[in-house]
Amino acid sequence: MIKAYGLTKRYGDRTVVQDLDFTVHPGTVTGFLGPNGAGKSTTMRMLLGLDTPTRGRSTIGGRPYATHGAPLTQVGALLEARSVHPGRSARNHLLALAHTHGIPRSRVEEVIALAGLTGAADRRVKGFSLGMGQRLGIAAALLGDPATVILDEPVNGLDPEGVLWIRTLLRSLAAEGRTVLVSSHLMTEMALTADHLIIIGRGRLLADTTVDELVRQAGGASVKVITPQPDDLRTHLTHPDVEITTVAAADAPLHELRVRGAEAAHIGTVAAAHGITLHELTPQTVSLEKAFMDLTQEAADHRSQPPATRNPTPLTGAAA
Ligand SMILES: Nc1ncnc2c1ncn2[C@@H]1O[C@H](COP(=O)(O)OP(=O)(O)OP(=O)(O)O)[C@@H](O)[C@H]1O
Repeated sequence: MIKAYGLTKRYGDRTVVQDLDFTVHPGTVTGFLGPNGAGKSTTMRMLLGLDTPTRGRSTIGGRPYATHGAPLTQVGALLEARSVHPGRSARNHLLALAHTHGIPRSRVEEVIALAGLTGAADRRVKGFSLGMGQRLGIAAALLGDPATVILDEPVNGLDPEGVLWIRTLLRSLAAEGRTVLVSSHLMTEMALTADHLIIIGRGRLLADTTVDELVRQAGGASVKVITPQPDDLRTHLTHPDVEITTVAAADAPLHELRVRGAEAAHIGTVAAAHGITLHELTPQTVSLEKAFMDLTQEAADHRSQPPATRNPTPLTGAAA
C-alpha cells in the first residue's frame, strides 16, 4: 500500500504539489492522471525519496521508501529519463542491478523475456529506441519481484503491441496482489488499464475515484431516441431510475430525447410493445477524455487552442 499524507513540494515561490493525501491499494491498478505539469512526476519522485517534500510525508508498505533495506525487492520503479550507462548492454545493466541486490542471474533472464528484449539483450543501450528503453526500464523495475510497482508514463514511446503488453502486464501484476501506481496523461488508455484513478491538476487532488464513478459523474451513459411519439414513450418508460430529457425539436414532428437509466434494448422493446415508432435508438457513451478535460479544465497549464479557420467569416461591422 502507498500512502501520501499532505505531500507538498515548492520550488522557489511555486507550489507544484499541494497537500496531496491519497492511498494506493494493493490488488488494483491505480492510474495517476493529470495534464502536463500537474505534478505527477514530482509526486512519484517524492514517494521514491528522490525529492524531499517541502511538507508532508509518504509511506510504501507502511514505511518511508528510504528506510527499505533492499528497495528493488520491495518497490520497482520506472521514472522518466532513467539513466542507464549507454555503453552497457541491456543484459549487463540488469546483471549489475541484480548483483547489488543479491538477485540471481536466472531472474535477469526472466525479466528480459518478460519485457520482450530477448533479441536485443546484448545490444548497447545507446542504440535503443525510446520504446526499447521503456521496456528495459520496466524489466529493471520488475527485477526484484517487488510488491509495489510505480511507473511514470510507461507507454511513452511504445508501439501498439507494447501498449497492449503494458496493459496486460499491469493488470496481471495487480491480480497477483501487488500495488500498482502508473502515471499517464492519456485518459482513454488509463480507462482500459486502471481500476482506480487519482487525478491531479496544478498539484492539487481533483478526484480519487473509480473509472465507473468518473463515467457516472460525467453524466453516465445515455440513449439517444428520435420519435414522433415522445409523450407515449415517456408514459411507458416511467420508472424512478429513468430520466428522460428533451434535447431538440420541441415543436417539430420528430422529437429527440435523451434517456438515462434504461438500456437501448429495453427502450426498443417497450416501444415495440406499445406500437411507438422510433426513428433512431443510439446508445451514447460519455467520452472519458472529455470527462477528464472538464475535470482538469481549470487546472491545465498547457492547453492548446483549436487551429484558426482558414477562411474566417469576415466581420460585417456589426457589434459583437
Ligand atoms: N527541479 C525543478 N525545479 C523547478 N520546477 C520544477 C522542477 N521539477 C518540476 N518542476 C515544475 O513542477 C511542475 C510539475 O512538474 P511535473 O514534471 O511533476 O509534472 P507532470 O505532471 O509529471 O507533467 P508531465 O505530464 O508533463 O510529465 C512543472 O511546472 C515543472 O516545471
